[in-house]
Amino acid sequence: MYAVEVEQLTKRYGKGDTLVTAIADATFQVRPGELVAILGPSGSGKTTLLTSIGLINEPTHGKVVIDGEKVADEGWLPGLDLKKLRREKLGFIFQAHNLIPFLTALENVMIALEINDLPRKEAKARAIELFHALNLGHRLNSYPMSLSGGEAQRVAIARAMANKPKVILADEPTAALDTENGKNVMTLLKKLAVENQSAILVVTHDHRMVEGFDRIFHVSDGRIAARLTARGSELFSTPTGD
Ligand SMILES: Nc1ncnc2c1ncn2[C@@H]1O[C@H](COP(=O)(O)OP(=O)(O)OP(=O)(O)O)[C@@H](O)[C@H]1O
Repeated sequence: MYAVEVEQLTKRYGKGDTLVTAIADATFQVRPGELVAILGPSGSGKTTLLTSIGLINEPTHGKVVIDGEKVADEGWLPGLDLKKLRREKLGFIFQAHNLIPFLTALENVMIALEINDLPRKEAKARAIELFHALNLGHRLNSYPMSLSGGEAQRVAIARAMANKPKVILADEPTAALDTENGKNVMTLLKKLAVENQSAILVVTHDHRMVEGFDRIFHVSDGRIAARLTARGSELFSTPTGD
């Protein structure tokens, strides 16, 4: 089964003279554990693509299927609990880490688990495990304002990964970091995604950050051209099992 399936996805904003087609007729599938980088100039539609898959921005046309569950077909399917689906199936990482300032780093991650009804003790154990995987074992009890940019972004990754989501959507997660920290954060993000078999779609402006991805989506005026990398060629030579 695919993690994400998109068929003839179109998103328009405005009407008449102000009509903008931000995504035009996109069709693609992303597998569990696949790493996709989304590149393209400013205004080309990258964020719109992420938010349409992320159950935030209602598609104008076309279908979106997340982890086998159809969520949009000419608009959201009626009766869906979008918030619940977002919590259970998706993880988000943004340019600014958006951590809650009055909770410790550990509590910021635990809250994502407790919202999904995981008992506190288990939430703590899972959060601590993630902190160790992200080389943050020494920062459990620190508050966000005392963390470096790279550390805060790794806590944001831990929070996004906490529920082992099928899909991680990241919008410029390394934009506020220097090159070395950016590379470290991206490496850890990819490693965890592969371990958890979460598909990741990462918007980036930085061509240096796309190393080690399976596919690159080049977005231009709302149109997507997908290119397989060497790593992706290996992945795609194996059957999906469906
Ligand atoms: N809420 C909105 N209302 C109207 N137009 C919008 C809205 N959001 C985006 N757009 C337009 O849709 C197009 C695609 O925008 P989008 O933000 O998806 O591009 P982007 O590639 O993410 O850009 P950037 O790299 O600058 O963040 C642009 O022309 C933008 O002006």
